[in-house]
Amino acid sequence: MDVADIPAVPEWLPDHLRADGIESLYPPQGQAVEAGITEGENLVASVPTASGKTLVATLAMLASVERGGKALYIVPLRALASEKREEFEQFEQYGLDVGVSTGNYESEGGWLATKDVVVATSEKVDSLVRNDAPWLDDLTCVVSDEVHLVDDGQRGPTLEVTLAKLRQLNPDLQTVALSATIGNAEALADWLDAALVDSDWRPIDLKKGVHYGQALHLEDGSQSELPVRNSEKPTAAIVRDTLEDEGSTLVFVNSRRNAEAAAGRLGSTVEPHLTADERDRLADIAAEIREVSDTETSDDLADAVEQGAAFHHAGCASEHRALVEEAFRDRLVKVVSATPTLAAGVNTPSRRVVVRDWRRYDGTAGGMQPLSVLEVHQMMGRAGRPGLDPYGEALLIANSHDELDELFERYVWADPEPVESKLAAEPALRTHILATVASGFANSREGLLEFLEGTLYASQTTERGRLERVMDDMIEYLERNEFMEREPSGEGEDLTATSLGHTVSRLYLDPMSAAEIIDGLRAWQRGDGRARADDGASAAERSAATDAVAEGEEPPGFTTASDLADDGGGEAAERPEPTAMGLYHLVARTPDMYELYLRSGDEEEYQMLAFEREAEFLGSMPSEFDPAFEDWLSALKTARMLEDWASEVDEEVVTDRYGVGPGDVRGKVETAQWLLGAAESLAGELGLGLAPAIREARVRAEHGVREELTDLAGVRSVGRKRARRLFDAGIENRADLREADKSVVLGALRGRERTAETVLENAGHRDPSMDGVDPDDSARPDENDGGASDDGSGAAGTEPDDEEDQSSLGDF
Ligand SMILES: Nc1ncnc2c1ncn2[C@@H]1O[C@H](COP(=O)(O)OP(=O)(O)OP(=O)(O)O)[C@@H](O)[C@H]1O
Repeated sequence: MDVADIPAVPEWLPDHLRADGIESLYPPQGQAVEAGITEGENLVASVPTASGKTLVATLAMLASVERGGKALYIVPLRALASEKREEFEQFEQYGLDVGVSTGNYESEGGWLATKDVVVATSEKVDSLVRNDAPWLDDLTCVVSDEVHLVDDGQRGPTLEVTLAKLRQLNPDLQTVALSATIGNAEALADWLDAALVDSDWRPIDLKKGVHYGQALHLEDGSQSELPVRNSEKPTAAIVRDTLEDEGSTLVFVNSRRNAEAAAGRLGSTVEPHLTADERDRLADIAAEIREVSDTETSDDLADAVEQGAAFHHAGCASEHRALVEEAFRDRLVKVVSATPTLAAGVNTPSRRVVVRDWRRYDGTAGGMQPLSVLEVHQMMGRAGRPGLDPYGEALLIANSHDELDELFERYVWADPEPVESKLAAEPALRTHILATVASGFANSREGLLEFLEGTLYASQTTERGRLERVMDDMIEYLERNEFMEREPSGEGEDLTATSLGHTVSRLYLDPMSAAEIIDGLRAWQRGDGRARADDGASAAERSAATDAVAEGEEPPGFTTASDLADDGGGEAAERPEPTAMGLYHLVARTPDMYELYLRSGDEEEYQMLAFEREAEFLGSMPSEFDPAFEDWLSALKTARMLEDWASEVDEEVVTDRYGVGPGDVRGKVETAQWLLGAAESLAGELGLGLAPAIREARVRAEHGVREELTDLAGVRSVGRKRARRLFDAGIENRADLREADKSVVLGALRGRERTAETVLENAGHRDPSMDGVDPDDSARPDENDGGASDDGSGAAGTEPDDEEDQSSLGDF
């Protein structure tokens, strides 16, 4: 279809597309238009990676806006939100107003009301729904990118419920869902009452195959020589072979450590092929990478980049990842070894893709498990750069003839698995039932069932009873914890969220996290911790008592309104404040925080620490024989990492001590900040009087500094290192800074004129992080790529960070 023939789109669009090199639509795009995508029809497009899905969505959104409507584009990762915003900004010249909402600064995002197109993660949209953002009623088109992720056990239910809610809010809403090629695209189309474009068309041929011995075996039955030299690994041989043809290679491996090791090794394969000019440009990029942070990860990455190789994983800082992606697109970096995060949508095509590891460690399944066909096909789909390569090649590597056969059967010739809803799981339902009742989508048990009828789960299941059973268990759990009330009414049961339940829902907490936090705060308020610590009872005795309670009628986390009322008593003033460590531990043990793993030898170390610092913990410590003890110790490890960070321990020492990347530190800090903000709100709502101590711990974690430095570090563009330098130069707080002599500031900031000016200017502004948390601020970091909330794109498009701010991110 010629671009001039697309109906109902703005009249400037055909010329704009032509200027971009798009004269006619790709076949699946043409089918989407024929299915009425520009005329408000629902559509599911199940199309291979890099086959122009974004343009399908763009056509739907532009046509919808042209009719006076407003569109929402839901992405699975924050990093993708920034990428999509950049893509849509090209239309701002025609008056289209684009906003991105991923960050933690808005509540119901009132500023988004005037935007034509809003890009947001599914968690953010869920929280906007919970906060009753009025502009959601004006939506006319919603796009769900990578909708096959409804299959994800962790985050899928949020996307599923959010789409169901948006569609209930506005029954005329056009729904466009973009999916990878999956086994059951028609099930998604049925669920969304949508037409289906199910195609395996690609703009560039993709040849899949397996390397074995000295040859490539491709799916069309052809074989070509690809010799592996003595002492060379097959991956290096493939990279070398691709380079000789001036192509680049993307290598998928199964762990961060493997990604780093592979980049280090492959650098020596690439280096001899670089030109002098490339070496110079790579050296500049390496210098930028070193600037980002003072860590081993940063140095290792810079070393690899100097040789034309790089790694890319969720433990890298967002700035690192962005630099690597750009250098790879510019064809300066010739090989990137990546964990599967990179396959999840970021646009980095390459001539060849090597899926080196097709198994991944999975603790719950007890060892190495094969990747899904869908995942492997997504990675393979990155092969072939439109306009640059004649075709793409995607290869697995076999070490034996049997493995060669197995890989063909398992991946090359296999169809992707069907996508299945994961909604009927306790954590998902506990959270979404409360949110659904609190935000008025249902007010009875029957209403909830009806709402759940609109989900993919209901359209897929043959076992209706299961959802109902889990739902009833969760209603009971929420009632027991005083988040919800139920009352018989006629044949059924009315459900209402309590005031506490409303708060928990708006704060975006898993109700179980809220119960854990409330319980810990109450225990502290009652003096449980110290009483135990003072009474000389052994840890084993205390744990036995805890076990007895746990085995009784009331589960841990049980909180009644009368208990809470008792806690508001006047004795609070005599009680010591909880320590930052105690509070970090409290939030680290909630299900909303991914804990750090205990490595061998850690258990003993943290057990010692637990006993040494026992008086600081909020709530009881499980016995050493309790299976929950190990989790409790993992939370202690996370808490100590946060404590180190908030005590200005050097970043390099922190990453080294806990065996994590700088991105992980940042992810944990953001999650802790969010959970402590929530704890502060809960303490306030329950009259527990602990809010100031929680706020202090939060602000210290946020800025990574001692208490004396929080005021200074809270000044925009100052950050951790600069706060310390200013403090050492005698400027102790914001007031001092406002009065300070510019030459002193300049001296402390090592003569950086622009930085000093920006810092002085910012000293006059209010510091939002010192304010109490607005209960409406429900934003949470999106732990959405394997625990990495480190893409740094928070609030992109809302408050564009200036250059100075960017550089202060280097503190992470
Ligand atoms: N009809 C077309 N003609 C020529 N180029 C096109 C056409 N449609 C899209 N493209 C180009 O193809 C490239 C890949 O498209 P796009 O990124 O939209 O694919 P995608 O399917 O959304 O990828 P992903 O699987 O990563 O989400 C882009 O550079 C885009 O500009």
